[in-house]
Amino acid sequence: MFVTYQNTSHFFCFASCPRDKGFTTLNARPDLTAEYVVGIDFGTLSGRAVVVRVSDGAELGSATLDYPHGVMDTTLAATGAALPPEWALQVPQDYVDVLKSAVPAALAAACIDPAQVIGVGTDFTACTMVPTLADGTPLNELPEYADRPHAYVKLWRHHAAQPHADRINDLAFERDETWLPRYGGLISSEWEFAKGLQLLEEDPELYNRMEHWVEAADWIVWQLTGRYVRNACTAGYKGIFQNGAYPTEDFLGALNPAFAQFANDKVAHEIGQLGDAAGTLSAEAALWTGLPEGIAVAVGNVDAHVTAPAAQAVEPGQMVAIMGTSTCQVMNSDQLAEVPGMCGVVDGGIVSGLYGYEAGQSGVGDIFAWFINTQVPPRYFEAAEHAGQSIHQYLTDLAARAPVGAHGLIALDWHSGNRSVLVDHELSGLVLGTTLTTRTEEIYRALLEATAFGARSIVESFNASGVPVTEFIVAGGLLKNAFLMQTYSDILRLPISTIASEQGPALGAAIHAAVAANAYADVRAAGQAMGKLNKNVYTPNERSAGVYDRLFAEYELLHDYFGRGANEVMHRLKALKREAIAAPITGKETA
Ligand SMILES: Nc1ncnc2c1ncn2[C@@H]1O[C@H](COP(=O)(O)OP(=O)(O)O)[C@@H](O)[C@H]1O
Ligand SMILES: O=C(CO)[C@@H](O)[C@@H](O)COP(=O)(O)O
Repeated sequence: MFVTYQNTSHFFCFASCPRDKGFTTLNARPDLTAEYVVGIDFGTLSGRAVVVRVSDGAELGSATLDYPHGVMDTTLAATGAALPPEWALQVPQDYVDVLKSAVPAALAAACIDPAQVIGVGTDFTACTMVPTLADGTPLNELPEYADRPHAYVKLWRHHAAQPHADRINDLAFERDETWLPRYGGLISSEWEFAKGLQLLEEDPELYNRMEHWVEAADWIVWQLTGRYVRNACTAGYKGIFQNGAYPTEDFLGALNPAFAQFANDKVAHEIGQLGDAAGTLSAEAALWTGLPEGIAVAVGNVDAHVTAPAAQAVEPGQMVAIMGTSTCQVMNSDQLAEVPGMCGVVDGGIVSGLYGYEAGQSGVGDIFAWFINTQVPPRYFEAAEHAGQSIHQYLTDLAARAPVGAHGLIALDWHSGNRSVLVDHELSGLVLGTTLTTRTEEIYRALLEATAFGARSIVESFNASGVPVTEFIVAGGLLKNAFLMQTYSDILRLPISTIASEQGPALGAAIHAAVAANAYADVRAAGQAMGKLNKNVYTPNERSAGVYDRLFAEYELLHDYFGRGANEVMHRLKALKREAIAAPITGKETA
């Protein structure tokens, strides 16, 4: 279990601070009267805990735990059995391990007295689904189901339910379901209902044994408090809860008679509002975390939406892009509109009183990780190590040396499918223009640029739908890549502001904890006091932007050609891949 610490405080550490861990003590006396909150961000690859001062959002200490089982997308760890294409699973115990390790470590790094902590807030990737018994026990923890893939957590980027999403969308369009426009006209295979329908039809025994189909954002709050409370954010964006209702029994039964009661029996449950307390920290969770039993625990939230107040970006037109493994774009508006291909719009989905819009790109950092892990020759890793740089930064610096367009390449950022604006996870990646002299760093740069072109497609969809984007703010792990940020500014032709925190989502969770602990009246007020933003850190370079406009025109042609039906080759390739894997031809067959 690998936990990394960061002591960001300038406080004199008392005996409680484990000097043997190598923490340096600095001559500044701790504020013994201050109140603190803890924010815990459950990302795709790791969980991060941050200790935050209630009065001003100062971050005193943080710690990260990489999930021991990571993302299971090729084999099931418990058995070694191969998983089909497009699967992505996780082990829920990994999330509890974050509570048991990263939280105590963050408290130690902050050198505060845990008794000064008044609340804890969490945020999670979504839609990450946990099938549970009535008491919240995940099905994979039952010995009889440990070898069943459907018993495990389906991570947000589990894309094997695309055929189920297609059926949901076709039927909803045919029946003119009123909720469909709230999702840009298409429900994603990544969301609750497509995944639930896949579970029913591929493992009905598990489906029938399951009592609750729980967002991980709510499951972790359940572990902290002993109470199951659904959060209003995922209920709306991922659970098709609109105007106080889920899709009807009649609609669900038309998909599959056995699915008619899915919303009533497996999904529906008490819904808590963002910033409210879901409950208080249980005695067991207090032992895990080192936090005081009985402190407020905020209703769960999503890693993207929770970040908007942390960036002081909750006003209409301020689009916050949480850029990590994926990118989520979230933005408030006082207008309710249908934005083609958005992920969803929820009244109060980000902060109360405004319509919260979400769009997204399922693959961003994931695409760069795929390239690093499979396409980069060893000499680049050796050179990066010699230069004392991460491979990402080394490749970025190499790529940045060339003028815009010098690589002669264009790429489609669909290696993890397309979440917005096409909502199709049967699409796949593409790099066009390679020659015998194309270099590794040139392809890396084309992939960086492709994700920015994808973001521009989303921004232009909002602008064209009467929900204009007036400011672009970046949070998440990718903001550390300055060249990537400048590229986004050039391609979007917008200034890029950045959240002044390396743990934006965790800071957002901490803000919600402060509201749940009644330190602030609401999330807006808490964000104003505790959030942090660096305005207009990057501004467009006109010369680069002009060349990028020409590349974006090519991107749009490829986007529509491969993504809107002119050529279904990407769908055919994935179908062929599934057939080949299902009935492998080894060449040893007898005539
Ligand atoms: N300097 C970098 N440039 C580009 N991509 C990076 C860089 N550093 C990390 N990444 C990518 O960012 C992703 C991790 O993002 P992060 O926000 O830390 O995690 P999460 O998505 O779990 O919240 C990984 O996919 C990794 O490949
Ligand atoms: O889909 C959402 C939010 O709606 C994200 O949780 C999901 O894309 C995962 O985000 P990360 O890339 O892990 O930060």
